[in-house]
Order: sequence, then C-alpha cells, then structure tokens
Amino acid sequence: MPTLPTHLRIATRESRLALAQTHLVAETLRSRNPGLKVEIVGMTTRGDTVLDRPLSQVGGKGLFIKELEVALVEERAEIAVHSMKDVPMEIDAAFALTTFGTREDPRDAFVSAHFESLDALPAGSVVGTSSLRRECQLRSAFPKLQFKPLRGNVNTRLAKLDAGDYDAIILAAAGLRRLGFEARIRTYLPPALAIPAIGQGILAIEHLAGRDDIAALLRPFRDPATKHAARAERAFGLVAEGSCEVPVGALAHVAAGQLSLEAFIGLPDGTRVVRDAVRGDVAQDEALGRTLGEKLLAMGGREILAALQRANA
Ligand SMILES: NCc1[nH]cc(CCC(=O)O)c1CC(=O)O
Repeated sequence: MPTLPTHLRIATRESRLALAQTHLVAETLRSRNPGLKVEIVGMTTRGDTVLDRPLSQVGGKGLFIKELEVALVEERAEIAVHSMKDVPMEIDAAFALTTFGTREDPRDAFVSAHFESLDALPAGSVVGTSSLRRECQLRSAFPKLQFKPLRGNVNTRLAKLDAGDYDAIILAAAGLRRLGFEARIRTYLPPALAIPAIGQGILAIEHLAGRDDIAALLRPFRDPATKHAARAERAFGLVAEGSCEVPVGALAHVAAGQLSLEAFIGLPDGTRVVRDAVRGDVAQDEALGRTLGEKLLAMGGREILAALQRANA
C-alpha cells in the first residue's frame, strides 16, 4: 500500500458545472481523509473560449481536457476532474482515467417555459441543442420541429432560453441537477427516445499513470456499477468512432451482475438510425461494448460513418 498523499491539487475548468463537480470531489475526498489538504486550480480550455462554432467543427472533445492534462504533466496539479462525456475514447498512455462516485441521472432533460414536453410543442417550434446526437434522435422522432444550435455552458444556455431565443432546450439532467436547477426540468427524455451520450452523468478523474498513491486515494470512491457502465459505453464508442462528429449514444444498465447496453449510430438529420442492445456478465463490460459496436457497424453503421466522412471531407 503506497503512502497516501497529504496535499492534492485538483485541475478543473472554471464553468459553474465544472467547479460544482470539483467541489463535490474535493469535499468527498476531505471527508474520508481528514488532514488532506485540497487545493483547486482553475483553468480555461479551448472548449470554453471558442463558442461561435459547433464543437464538431472546432476539433471535438479533446478540447475540454487538453489544458488540464498539460497541468498534470507540468505537475501543477495531481488530478483533473472531468465530465466523463467530455473525455475522448482514447487517452494518452501517460494518463490514467477512473470514475468517481455513483452516476448521476444519465438522461437528457427537456427545459421550457411554456411547454411540458416535446410532444406538447407545436409544429415549427424551435428546440436548442448543439449535440448531433440529440438532433439526430429527436429529428427522427419529431420531424416537424426545428433544431437550432445552442452552445455555451449550462448557465449560458438557460439564459438564452429565458431570453426567448428558443421554445425549448435539451440539456443533460446531470448537469442541471448538480447545479441545483432540477426544478427547471419539465420532462426526462426516456432512453427509448434519446439514448444519452457515452459517459453522461459520470464524473471522471484523470491522473498521471504510475501514481499509485493517487490511485490508492481514489479507489474507495469508485462505484463498481458506474465503472462497468463507463467501460462498456466507452468500448462501444471506440468501435463506433464516438466523437462529436458522429451522432452516437450508449447507455449501460448494471443490476444483479448483469450489464445491458443499448446504443445507436445515426445521421445528424435523423434520416438513418441503427440501434440495438446486448446483455451479459458485468465482467465482460468492454467486450459487450465492442460486440455492440461491431453489430451496429454491420447493421448499417458503416455506411452512416462513410456518408458522414464524405460530408465532412
Ligand atoms: N458537453 C457539455 C457537458 N458536459 C457534461 C455535461 C453535463 C454533465 C454530464 O452529463 O455529466 C454537459 C452539459 C450538457 O450536455 O447539458
């Protein structure tokens, strides 16, 4: 057993959600480790500063984590706190990634001043989201609605809704709940309608590979069901090329030693969607993810990815 660290610096983005999540991690670590000195080191990432274009055009997911990884390498912090859904499927071997705590509600949430659900929106209503994943699934289910880009952090997006720019917006329930905005949620989108993003609602902690003392400090806070879900969903994402450029989603459910995983791949306009599910022993988490990825590629996912590649070329 390595000697546990006595001083921990946590690198984080400075959005309100990132800070709320980081404070949660800091408080949890302190409560189990009296005497541990925890310091929060805030920083801005490219994903926070480039707001005028969709993420898919700015360079995808790594944008929210790169600066935090640099802080780890330069030993300005020992750990970085991320939303798992912002972490690319592949991370450099210099880093280790672990889940922290139990998963928050993974579903997407419908937020609107005047309407209680997507079903209640009149034809032509404007729905805000910049996620290709949400757009694909919701266009396919609600062809009469309009979808308009909506970027910025959670507080900014709510302000744009309140300013009247949209009839409704879709956000992750997890972020709203962690920020204390649960009351703004009118409806939770069932996974049958909208499969969430890979890792949605899961907190991730990154540290330098080989820091056994940090790994030992974090181990008591790893929830097995959350860990298996993250592994299955991310293994699926690796096969299905889960980046911001491809509308994909996956959601694992763990109970009684079994893991069920449902996932989809689609075109942003919702005209093509392939969707399926697998189930097996939790110990097979990553294998189940890969199996479902291969299955969806064979069911038409490969053509969808090829069409997207042509469109982006
Ligand atoms: N892409 C931004 C982002 N990254 C994580 C969350 C919410 C928290 C989570 O899903 O873990 C959000 C906001 C949103 O999509 O509404």
